[in-house]
Amino acid sequence: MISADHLTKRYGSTLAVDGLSFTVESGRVTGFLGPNGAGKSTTMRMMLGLDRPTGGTARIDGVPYAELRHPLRKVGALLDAKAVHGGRTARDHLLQLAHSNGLPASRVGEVLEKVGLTGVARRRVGGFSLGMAQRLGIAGALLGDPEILIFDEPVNGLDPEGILWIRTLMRGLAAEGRTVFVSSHLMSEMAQTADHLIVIGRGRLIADTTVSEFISRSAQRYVRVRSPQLRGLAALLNGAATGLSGDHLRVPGKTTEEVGEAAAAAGIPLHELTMVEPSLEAAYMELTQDSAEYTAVAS
Ligand SMILES: Nc1ncnc2c1ncn2[C@@H]1O[C@H](COP(=O)(O)OP(=O)(O)OP(=O)(O)O)[C@@H](O)[C@H]1O
Repeated sequence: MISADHLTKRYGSTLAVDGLSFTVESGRVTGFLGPNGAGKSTTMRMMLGLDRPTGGTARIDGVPYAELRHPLRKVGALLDAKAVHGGRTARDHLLQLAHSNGLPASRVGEVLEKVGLTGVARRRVGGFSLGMAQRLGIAGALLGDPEILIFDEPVNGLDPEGILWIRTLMRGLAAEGRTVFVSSHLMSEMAQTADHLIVIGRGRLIADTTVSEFISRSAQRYVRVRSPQLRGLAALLNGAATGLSGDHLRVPGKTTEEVGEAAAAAGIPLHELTMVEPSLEAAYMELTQDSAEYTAVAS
């Protein structure tokens, strides 16, 4: 489990992380979402002991990262895939990492196999594509067979095959009971990968919820209803601020049960009764629009 408790980071006049408190549970993929500059990377860096909090704490199974006895056996992380010595081969890079962390060299072959890099293990990392570098970074994260995995924007710049591979891998790691914490600024990607969402904006917590709960909170959800007696139905539901739109009514703030029962009680036949959910993107934009660091100004 990872926990943040009033976690705060200030850089000069910028409050990058502003009193964040949440926990990341094991056995599921938790998506860490927020617009650019929201404070995701800074939060992850503090979890990994790479940045010192200005206030509050980040803990791994109850202790600060710096106090872990065998950090790589507990937490594996992918922060910046390109931050690897380009002159080394993939295999040498992992051997070095294993050696300096007291891990058996036999793990190197295993993780190379797991990420599909066995065939290029003796090639220099400098010539790797972004997708290969991401795989190598993930191999490094898996080296210590850790219970907890932290991935910062792992699908950035990847092609659809690479994205699918990473998604499948993350889901598999969570299914094994591990804690998987993954950041992204892409809602649609997270919707397909994550079970749980932590959404931040301007360093503050906006939501700590499941994907479906996140959507249902959106004010853009409404009941779409068609009836041969549309005007009568509109009059009946007037209190619910209905909108007549073409051949149907839009009723925000009510469930399909409420609309259906009200119509039945008044003897009004219905030809359609549908809950229309906003797209995940729309719900996300709605919740984060005031918290983007740079918001387009309408001219
Ligand atoms: N080392 C630093 N010095 C000064 N300001 C920083 C530093 N690192 C981050 N910031 C600022 O802190 C804020 C949060 O940045 P951070 O990189 O954590 O956001 P993010 O959510 O990861 O964004 P992105 O999706 O663009 O990577 C931004 O305003 C950023 O400019």
